[in-house]
Amino acid sequence: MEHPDSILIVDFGSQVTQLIARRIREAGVYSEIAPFQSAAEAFTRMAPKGIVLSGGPASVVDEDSPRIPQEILDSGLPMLGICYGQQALTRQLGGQVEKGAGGEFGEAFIDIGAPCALFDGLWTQGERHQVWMSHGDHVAELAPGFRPVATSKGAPFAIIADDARRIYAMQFHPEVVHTPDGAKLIANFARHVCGLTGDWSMAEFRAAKIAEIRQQVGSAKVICGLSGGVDSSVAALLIHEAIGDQLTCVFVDGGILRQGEAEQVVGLFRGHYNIPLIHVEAQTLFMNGLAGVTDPEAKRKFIGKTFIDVFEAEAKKIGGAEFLAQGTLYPDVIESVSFTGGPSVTIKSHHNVGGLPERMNMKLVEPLRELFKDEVRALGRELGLPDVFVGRHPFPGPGLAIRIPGEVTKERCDILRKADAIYLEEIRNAGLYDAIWQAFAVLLPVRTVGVMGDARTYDSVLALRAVTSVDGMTAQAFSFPGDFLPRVATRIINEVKGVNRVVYDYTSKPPGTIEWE
Ligand SMILES: Nc1ncnc2c1ncn2[C@@H]1O[C@H](COP(=O)(O)OP(=O)(O)OP(=O)(O)O)[C@@H](O)[C@H]1O
Ligand SMILES: O=c1[nH]c(=O)c2[nH+]cn([C@@H]3O[C@H](COP(=O)(O)O)[C@@H](O)[C@H]3O)c2[nH]1
Ligand SMILES: NC(=O)CC[C@H](N)C(=O)O
Ligand SMILES: [Mg+2]
Repeated sequence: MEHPDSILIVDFGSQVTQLIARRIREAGVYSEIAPFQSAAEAFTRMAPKGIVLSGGPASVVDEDSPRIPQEILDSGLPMLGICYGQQALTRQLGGQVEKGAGGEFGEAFIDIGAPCALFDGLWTQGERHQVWMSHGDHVAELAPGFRPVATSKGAPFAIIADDARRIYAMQFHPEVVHTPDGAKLIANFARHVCGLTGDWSMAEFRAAKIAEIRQQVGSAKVICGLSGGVDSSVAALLIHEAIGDQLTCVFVDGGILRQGEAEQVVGLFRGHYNIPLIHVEAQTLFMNGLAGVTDPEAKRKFIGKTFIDVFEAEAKKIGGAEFLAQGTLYPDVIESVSFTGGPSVTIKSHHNVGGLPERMNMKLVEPLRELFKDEVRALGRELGLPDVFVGRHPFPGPGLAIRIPGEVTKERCDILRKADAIYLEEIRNAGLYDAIWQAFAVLLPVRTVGVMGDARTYDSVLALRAVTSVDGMTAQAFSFPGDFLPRVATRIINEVKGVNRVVYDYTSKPPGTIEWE
């Protein structure tokens, strides 16, 4: 998206790069991440007012390690180097980086030895502050023009500055919450060093996106995959505002939805909006295709492809559509894409990104591609989307299929639907729905022995999951009040035939992911 005041983040493959984008946006400044290989292109397209260089797993001392593109280095723009970013700046500008020896991992303390533009209203000389470090290498000799600002045990140059060129760099990670003042350091860079006013808002995003959609689509027709989830509902409203009746929404029921979901979504949407909505019953198509498929990526790829097949068939029926709109978000993009030859790995193919077939007849319209979940909710409120949509827990496109490890059958979907409905009903009754980010049940391909009414049972295990999160990128298991889980377990085992044992999943993300597949 074009924005006159933006900051470009050059990604060297750090696990926490997306947090840099969040911190900058929280400071009211628009930012985007580009992998170092394509950063030069992004730089030309965005015309940013400042650059942040991320951390990364490589060592700048190694010959073939990632480099800052020359045009960015020569741009004269303010720059903030973080960890690997600091080391790359130092090396490319003529200083020395030393490999290994003296690494720091986790909590560390820095001593402030000199004033710095990043400290406005924050830190002063002589103070000691807590930061979070994760490095093996360190800057050993400053590049010409730089002065030392702060030191730590393992990093003699924990913060360095070249005031004339407006380049600042640090060995620690200001973007993580374990650096308590980190968000303020980043905000100071964005506002005071880059001179940006911090006026980026959802109202502005909405107006800019509407203009962009109009320009992209022209007078062509658009089909929007609508799931009733927050993302596609917001995408549909935004596109409708931009192009009106050129938009048709398509809701697909592949038999992998939750109990009552189709009726609920279609009813709610038709009740609130005057946007044409096609309800496609594609249960047989999906169930036949999923028969015998057990590999999680294979399930995701099949579902991604089949969604597109359905969208294309529906487009034909309305006389053709040139564009397909989806509610794809930034985390979908980040987690599905691995940089070619780069250090980041594909975790799972989100059905709407990595799960897309290679050849598509329709072009994509994805107005939310740069946003995080909580930002989409804010945009939804801005667009007047009712709370029943804005507050809904996320539900993945591949649905119950990725909550049934092993083969997906209609029978197993039915069992899971019943158990999941009881779990969610109890959560709502206990007033916990809004305190939880996402809750669901998983039907395991494991059978265990039980005893019911003096008879032996040999049935499936069901796992319950509930997490808290801000944006789905990291998550923690939700702690239910003492008697809640035993009550739900009893109800499920009594009421759902096929389940005789219930367990609770305490795994956080990372190291787990939210879904099981
Ligand atoms: N049942 C469905 N019918 C049509 N399109 C769907 C369906 N499920 C998913 N999609 C498409 O895939 C996109 C990504 O799904 P995703 O679950 O990430 O978003 P969402 O359902 O809109 O929101 P949420 O994350 O809150 O569930 C959706 O925005 C939508 O375009
Ligand atoms: O639309 C989607 N298509 C997918 O293929 C998909 N996979 C995971 N998710 C949702 O993304 C969030 C993070 O999930 P994970 O920790 O399991 O990756 C959670 O909210 C998941 O439910 C998906 N959403
Ligand atoms: N977190 C980082 O960016 C680490 C940079 C480099 N790999 C080091 O170990 O020092
Ligand atoms: Mg969804």
